[in-house]
Amino acid sequence: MKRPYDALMPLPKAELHLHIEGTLEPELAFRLAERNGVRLPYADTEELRAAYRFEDLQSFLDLYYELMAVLRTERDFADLADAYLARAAAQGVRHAEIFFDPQAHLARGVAMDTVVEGLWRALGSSERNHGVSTRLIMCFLRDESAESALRTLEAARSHLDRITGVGLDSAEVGHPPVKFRAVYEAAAALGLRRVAHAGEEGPPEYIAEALDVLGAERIDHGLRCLEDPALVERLVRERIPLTLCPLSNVRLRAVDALTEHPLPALLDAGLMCTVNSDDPAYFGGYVGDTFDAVREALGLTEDRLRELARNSFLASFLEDDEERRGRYLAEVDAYTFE
Ligand SMILES: Nc1ncnc2[nH]cnc12
Ligand SMILES: [Zn+2]
Repeated sequence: MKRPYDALMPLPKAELHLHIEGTLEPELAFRLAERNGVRLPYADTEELRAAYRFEDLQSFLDLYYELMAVLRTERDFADLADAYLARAAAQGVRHAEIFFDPQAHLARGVAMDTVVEGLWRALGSSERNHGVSTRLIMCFLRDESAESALRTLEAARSHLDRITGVGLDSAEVGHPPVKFRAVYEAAAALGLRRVAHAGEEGPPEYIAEALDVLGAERIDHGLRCLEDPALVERLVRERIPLTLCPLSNVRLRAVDALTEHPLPALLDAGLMCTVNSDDPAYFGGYVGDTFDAVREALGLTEDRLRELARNSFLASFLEDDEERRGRYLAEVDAYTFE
């Protein structure tokens, strides 16, 4: 008999909520710092890891943006994404829809071209090298202005063959979705898919607004929908997927403990839940680790775990490759935890 952890890892999964900059492990951060002559204000990886004690989303974001200073060249972005894809593949990920934060790089003088082409070096060969199909989702930083988001979309115009959709992330409270109406309208007109973080720290109203004003097709996090039963009913009725990130919620104190995570309640309510890692280098686990952690903390059955894996493919943007989606789903249905 395999250990439950080992029995779970090959379960085919899609990862739909993953910030590539959040996969920057301390070891790689120091390697890139040295390669690029960037000084980090930490003596070593141990001291850096010791800084990973977060009070809330903002305290995490401060460190997340600080460490990005080491990412400078195409090769850096390629190395970052390739390291993630290798780790994800080892945890059963077969398809990954990957967020990136161009404004955080443009602000440091790193060109859109460097970021997208660097990431693409890894994503474009991911199927061959890792057996993982990929999509790229460009996120706007919601604590930056609406004009900055529009300029960022414009800067991405010549890269839209690489970019499947747009998202909205960073500090949520005080930056409601409506602020980004114009850029989401422009993105939709360009044929881009639309997702948005909402209801992580922000109120349930932001979730409804992301659907109504931005046309979001998935809600990233969406945890706080539980505070509004009518909203839950709507999300169920419209089959809006939630990309939940339980380890992130614990580390950023959106929930007190993993054993208290509302995932079972959300599933019982009939919501289309998926489980994801968000920023795995910072929150203590990649997506397979996350599946295992919720299995153990919440006592999820094998049927529930298969349901989460199925949902991840159903909620993915694989409409342009239904044959592939069908194959992944058949593999999930046939999966035995032995
Ligand atoms: N969990 C999260 N919420 C909002 N913005 C983020 N950027 C990276 N991780 C994030
Ligand atoms: Zn996120």
